[in-house]
Amino acid sequence: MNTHASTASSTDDIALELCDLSRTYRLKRGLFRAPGMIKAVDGVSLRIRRGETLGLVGESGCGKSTLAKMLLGLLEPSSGNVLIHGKEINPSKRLALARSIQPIFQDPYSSLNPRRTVGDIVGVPLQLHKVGNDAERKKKVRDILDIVGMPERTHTQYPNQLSGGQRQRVAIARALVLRPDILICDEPTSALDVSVQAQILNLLLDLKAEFGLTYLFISHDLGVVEHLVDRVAVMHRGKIVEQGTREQIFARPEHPYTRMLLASVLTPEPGLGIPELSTETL
Ligand SMILES: Nc1ncnc2c1ncn2[C@@H]1O[C@H](COP(=O)(O)OP(=O)(O)OP(=O)(O)O)[C@@H](O)[C@H]1O
Repeated sequence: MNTHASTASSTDDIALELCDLSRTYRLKRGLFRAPGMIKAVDGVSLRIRRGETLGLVGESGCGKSTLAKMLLGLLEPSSGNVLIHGKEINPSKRLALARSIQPIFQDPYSSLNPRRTVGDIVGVPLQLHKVGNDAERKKKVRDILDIVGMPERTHTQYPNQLSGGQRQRVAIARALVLRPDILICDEPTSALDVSVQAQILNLLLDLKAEFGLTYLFISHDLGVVEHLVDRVAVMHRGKIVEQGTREQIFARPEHPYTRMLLASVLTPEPGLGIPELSTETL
């Protein structure tokens, strides 16, 4: 792996640490496939400092979602471990884990219960964790929905009455209502219209500043990553092939795969043939 010099950190202030994390899947026999094993995540070690945003980039199928699921305790690693604030996570204690780390996924629609109102959806984690009484929970729900920009009239609406951007705001409110300090954002804007993507990214930036959040921001879209992250880790075939600060990765990529990924977001200026970074998605 190429690790740019300044990225190494031995500070105690590490929010999330992945130590030699691997996950293998067993492949069943298919029409055109022999049975076998696939190493979706292969010996990944990463550290994210408190308050930092680390972008994890790589093409579809490189293992990003598998990695995210292990961090959230949704999938057991085949080997290696995950530490949150220095403590190893225990996937069998998912409820406790949810207090410190929460996901925001690509498609909020599939994760929002269609039969519940916005207010109920956001209140569920508070009920599960037995936080406060009814009135206190209602206030927390109202407050967080207000913070993410959902007007009061929407609190009694159902997911199918909302726009894509509003649904993602509800998913963000639900992720934040327990006040975790780490968010795993797995392609949180890739299902949204271009015009809405920027609004959600700005909201994530505002929330980070307001709550001092730590983000792992997973994306195949380097244009999005460049505007949001402090550091970048590049994943290829289950491994981290390069990591460094945003400037190092975007201005001085060292690994051929990183260069190839960057080249794929370069668009030629019409007539000049001079490449410039695409800002299409922002
Ligand atoms: N449950 C599973 N059983 C078998 N193979 C799997 C399973 N889940 C993922 N894989 C395989 O593991 C590899 C990594 O998949 P993963 O979904 O983690 O990648 P990804 O980078 O998140 O891709 P995408 O952005 O398309 O979701 C892929 O080859 C995928 O086909």
